[in-house]
This record gives sequence, structure tokens and C-alpha cells, in this order.
Amino acid sequence: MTQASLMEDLEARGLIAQTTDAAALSELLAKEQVTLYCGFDPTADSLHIGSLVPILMLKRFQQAGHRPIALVGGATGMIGDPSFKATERKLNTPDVIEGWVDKIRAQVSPFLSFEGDNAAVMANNYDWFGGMGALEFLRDIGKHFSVNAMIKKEAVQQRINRDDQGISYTEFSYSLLQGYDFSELNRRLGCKLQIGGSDQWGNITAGTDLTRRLNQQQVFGLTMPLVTKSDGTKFGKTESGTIWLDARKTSPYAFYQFWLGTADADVYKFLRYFSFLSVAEIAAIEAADKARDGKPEAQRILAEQVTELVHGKAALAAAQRITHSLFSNDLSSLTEDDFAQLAQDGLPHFVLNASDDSLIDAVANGGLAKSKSEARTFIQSGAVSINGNKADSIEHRFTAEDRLFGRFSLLKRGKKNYALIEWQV
Ligand SMILES: Nc1ncnc2c1ncn2[C@@H]1O[C@H](COP(=O)(O)OP(=O)(O)OP(=O)(O)O)[C@@H](O)[C@H]1O
Ligand SMILES: N[C@@H](Cc1ccc(O)cc1)C(=O)O
Repeated sequence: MTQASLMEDLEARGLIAQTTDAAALSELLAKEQVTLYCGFDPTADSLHIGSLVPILMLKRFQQAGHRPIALVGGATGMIGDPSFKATERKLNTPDVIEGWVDKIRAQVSPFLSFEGDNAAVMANNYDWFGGMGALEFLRDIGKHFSVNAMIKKEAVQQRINRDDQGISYTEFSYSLLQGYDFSELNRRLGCKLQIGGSDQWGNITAGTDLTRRLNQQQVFGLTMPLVTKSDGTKFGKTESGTIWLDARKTSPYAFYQFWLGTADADVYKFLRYFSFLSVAEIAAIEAADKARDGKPEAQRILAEQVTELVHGKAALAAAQRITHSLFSNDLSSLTEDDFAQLAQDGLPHFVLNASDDSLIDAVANGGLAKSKSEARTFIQSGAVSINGNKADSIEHRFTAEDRLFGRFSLLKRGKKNYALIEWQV
């Protein structure tokens, strides 16, 4: 892609919410290799699919020849960003935050290339704030900010106007820290652009203003729309049912299933946000789906694209294998690790001792029947299967043969009620 068309592509994808000076930014991006950054605070041990939008945005800029900086907020994570948050955050201990910084750095790195003349850079704002004293902060940074302007910022409005959920001085100071980061990255690395979700607009413009004052440099801000589902809920870790990027928190199979379940009203937008398919390719998928009667292809394409981007080819193959095996009721190709994913978060799962060997008890206790007598009826009518094979008798007792990999037995009742038994060894 030519550099001039990067902004057009982002626009066409609907990825631009606000920019500080769109015309000048487009001109700059067309003219030179621009160093840009996005920050991620260590407020959990993993990022989630909301944070994937800015991560992929850094990758889009890098693919177009620009140089991305991914900043992990070792210092800002100790303060807590109040932007559009209804309540004060709980402070985590420095040790916990340090551990999370490492995890997030390791999570963002694989998306970027650290080679070539636009090699990505990882930064941590603790490097410049860790040794800074309060007097220096207040004199050299605080003096450039007007409290009168700060209290008018939309991101903190709801907290300023409420006495019961006010805002601490600590959180109120947050935008000065993020603002200073921009000026520091501009000074150290020539960074000229900061990107983030649209909730970051106030913090980003704090940085463009401060960089003008401290460094006499014009720098730019660009925000992306916050991704919401068609039911209005935001993708984020504060909502229930977070989809994490860490495979130990959300298995690649559950991740793949999440994208397969995207509403028709969202799926083409999500393809534009979360994949590297071109806008034209996505339009062609949409047109083909419309022309064909029945289920759209877009959800499968989206699930394949995003799962491969985040978890790699082998994990996508496993997610597809598990999906196909459950659908066809043939478990022969599943690996032990596939079962471990299902036990993690793919299916209802429970643990039994080898002595709990009654099928009737397992069907009832695993939630496939309301009572033992109902379990008996289901088994007698041939509605229950063990590892894909119809259970033939209400007298059935589990044996080693029923334990795949010595650990797992999959019970199924009817078309789609599952319970995965994990045998205690
Ligand atoms: N749903 C979303 N859509 C687009 N961008 C998002 C979304 N959620 C987070 N981001 C962006 O990802 C970046 C990193 O955000 P972060 O990891 O701090 O997520 P967060 O969910 O906002 O965290 P917290 O709940 O602790 O504030 C920010 O630029 C933020 O605006
Ligand atoms: N405030 C950002 C994270 C961030 C931290 C420091 C920065 O310099 C930039 C961004 C967020 O909560 O998502």
C-alpha cells in the first residue's frame, strides 16, 4: 500500500474517530516515515480483544512503512486512567504491576516486527517517571496544565459532577503523565503521532499541547472508535465475558467460537477492524453473502482471520478440528491438548474420581438431566453418547476404555448438550 493511501484505507475501514489535524497528518504520512505510539496500561495480566484494535493499528502503520512504539505503562499503571470510568480504580501493588508489565510486553511484541529500518520499539514510562521527584513533576510538568481546562474534559466530567463518586487527586493527575509521555517519546525518538481508542482523546491532546510547549514541535493524535457490539455493549475487560488475548485465559477454541458467533449486523465491520483483508475483499464477501441464501460465510472468515492473527496457524487448525469433531460427533482426530482446551472453557466440565463410575450419576450430576430418573430415561431412549458412541445400557460403568488419554470422557445428550468429564488421577 502506498503511504498516501494509508489514511484513506483507515477511513474506509471506519477506523478513524478523531484526528487533531487530519490534512496535515495525511501530508506528513505521505512525506516521511512517521514514528507513532500507543500505550497499554498493565491493569490486568492480559490484554483483551478491545485492545486488539490499537495493536493492529500499530501493525497497519508499520506495514505502510512507519515506525511503531508500543509503550507499556509501568508508571501510569500505578496511577489508573480515570477516562470515562464511573468509579475510582483500586490500586495494585508495584510487584503485581511489574509482573503484568512483562506479560503485556510479551503479548504485544509478536504483532510487530523488530527488524528493518522501521523496526518497532518497546517503551516503558517507568523509565522516565520512576526517578522523577514530586517537585520536578509539579514545577516542570504541572505548570503547563490549567485546572480550569482539565475539569472541563469530557473524560472526567461524570466524576467531577458527582460527589458520591468523585475523583482523587491521583487519578486527576493521570493525563499529565500520559501527556508527558508523548513529549518524552517525541524528544527521545522523534515520535510525532499518538493513537488510541476514542476514550483516550483527552489524554492524547494533553500530549500534543505539552509537546508544543516543551519541545516546540507539532505532533498529532488519532483515535479509533471504541468497538461495541450491535447490542451496544463495549468490548472490554470491565464488561462480563471478557475475551482475553492470553490463551490460558481464553482458549483459542473459545476465541474462535466467539468470532463465529458474531451478529450479522456486526460481522463486516469487524472484518474491517480486526482483519488485514482489503476493504474490497470484504465488500466482495458481503456481496456474495447477500446473493446466496442461507448462512453468511463472513463469520467463519472472521474467526479464521482473527484466530490466526492472535494465536497462529496451529491453534487455528486445532480450533477448526475441535469444532468439526463436535459437529460430526467423531472425536478420533482430537488431541489431548484439544480436550484440555474444551475443559478450560469450551464446554461444561466437571471432575470425577475413578470410583464415581456410574453413567446415570454422571449424566445427572453433569447437568444433562434434572434427576437420575430422567437420566435413565435419556439413556434408555438412546439420547446419550460417550465419546461419540451411543451409550447402550443404563447399567454402564465407566472403564479405562472410556477415558481418552486416560483423562477425558465426553458425554452428549441430544444434539448439543455436552458435559466433559475430567477423571482425577
Ligand atoms: N472496545 C475497544 N475498542 C477500541 N479500542 C479499545 C477498546 N477497548 C480498549 N481500547 C483501547 O485499547 C488501548 C488499551 O486499552 P486498555 O488495555 O487500557 O483497555 P481498557 O479496557 O480500556 O482498560 P481499563 O478497563 O483498565 O481501562 C486504549 O487505547 C483503549 O482506548
Ligand atoms: N491511558 C491508556 C494507556 C496509556 C498509558 C500511557 C501512555 O503514554 C499512553 C496510553 C489506557 O488506559 O488505555
